[in-house]
Amino acid sequence: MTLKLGCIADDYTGASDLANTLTRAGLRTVQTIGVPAADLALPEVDAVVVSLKSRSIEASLAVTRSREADKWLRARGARHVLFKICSTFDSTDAGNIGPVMDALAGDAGDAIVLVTPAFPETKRTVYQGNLFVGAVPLNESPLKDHPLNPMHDANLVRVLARQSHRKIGLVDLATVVHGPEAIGHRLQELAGQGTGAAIVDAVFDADLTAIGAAALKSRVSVGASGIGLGLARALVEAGHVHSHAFAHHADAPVGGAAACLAGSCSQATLQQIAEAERVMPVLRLDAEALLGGRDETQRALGWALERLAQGPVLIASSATPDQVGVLQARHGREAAGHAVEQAMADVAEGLIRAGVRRLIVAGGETSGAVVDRLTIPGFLVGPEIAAGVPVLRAIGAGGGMLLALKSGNFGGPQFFADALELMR
Ligand SMILES: Nc1ncnc2c1ncn2[C@@H]1O[C@H](COP(=O)(O)OP(=O)(O)O)[C@@H](O)[C@H]1O
Ligand SMILES: O=C(O)[C@@H](O)C(=O)COP(=O)(O)O
Repeated sequence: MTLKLGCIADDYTGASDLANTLTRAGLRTVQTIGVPAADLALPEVDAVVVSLKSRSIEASLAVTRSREADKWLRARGARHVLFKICSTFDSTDAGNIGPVMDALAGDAGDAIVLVTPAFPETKRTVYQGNLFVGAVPLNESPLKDHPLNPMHDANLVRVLARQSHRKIGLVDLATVVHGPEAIGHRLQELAGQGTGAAIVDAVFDADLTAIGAAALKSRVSVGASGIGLGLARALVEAGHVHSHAFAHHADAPVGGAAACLAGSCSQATLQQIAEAERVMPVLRLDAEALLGGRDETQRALGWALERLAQGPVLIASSATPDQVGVLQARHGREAAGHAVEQAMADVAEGLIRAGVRRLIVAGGETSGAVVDRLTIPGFLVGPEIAAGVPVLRAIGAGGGMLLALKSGNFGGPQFFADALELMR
């Protein structure tokens, strides 16, 4: 297998979002969980997205794991590696975007790195280095209340400068609209002035097409699904990849019971849970009780087992920012988040034992904890449920299962019903 594109994603929902985008742009793509074991049979593909759970871990660990993934991808022929981050630039001042970018660019020998989280399909745009979520700057969006990495600054040149050893610059929209050569010239100019990474403005998909073509000239780039789209288009355009019509890997029905788990506390997920209450039984977990022992997870499993034969159920730990704040004040931000994630993984494990074969998980960190517990090594991409969220068919251990890993902010109000409709 000779890869045309290597990708390292800092969480599992982000990875499936990117795998979805690349697949739809014509690249045969597989999503792996971590660096694949030598005995995992991978299909012939153009791109591999290695999913890490490295967004909210200690920076040095995120660097080590990303470099291992980079080495694996390069050894399989990938000339360009995209470090996939969140379209809302989820991170803290301690990292992990800057430290991982610095390490990968250092290893690749790139003087300057192109960085853009723009993903216009989901209304993430960048102008003058400022990230907008819909009509509002990042710091006024619901991301200001994220449980693990609240975002309080929309100016990404500033945000990245706090995380990176490199000097950070800007390639503005007025340059981007002039195309790949103009972007390339500006990057060279910035590199000549000692700038080691540049936030690149993008508002429309056409901007990302130009950015992708410019990025392909270097060995590393950093961004969300939008730059993935640009890179895929550039690879097809340059004739490095024959555009492959999307194969519906997830078409064969798997049957079995279906369940949904929500650990995301985003505004979108809270609304989706409220809507789900109209069409399926919903159990809202007591997060304080979850931290107190296994009784609450046992209660959840007992509740689910009584209902699964009649149809899908939803179990949610999700809470409003005020409620999350209370739990975090008592237990600490990371400890609370980690304990809730592990409790959701316990519930997922119990559900699979009870015969669930179709599982929908809302939340990036939550999905990471669940998929790790189920020891699924990778996924093929199926039909798209909502922008950035495909149906996934597990490969290796867990084969024969369908999953959907929903990024907290993605999907329409009826997301859970929409997903179940496509996951037969
Ligand atoms: N009731 C709760 N109180 C505090 N933290 C919670 C609660 N429910 C979930 N969490 C934590 O909030 C975090 C949500 O992050 P994540 O799953 O990545 O969702 P998103 O995709 O919205 O970012 C996880 O660490 C999760 O365990
Ligand atoms: O780029 C995006 O917005 C997503 O792919 C993503 O990474 C979202 O992360 P979570 O909201 O933490 O799932």
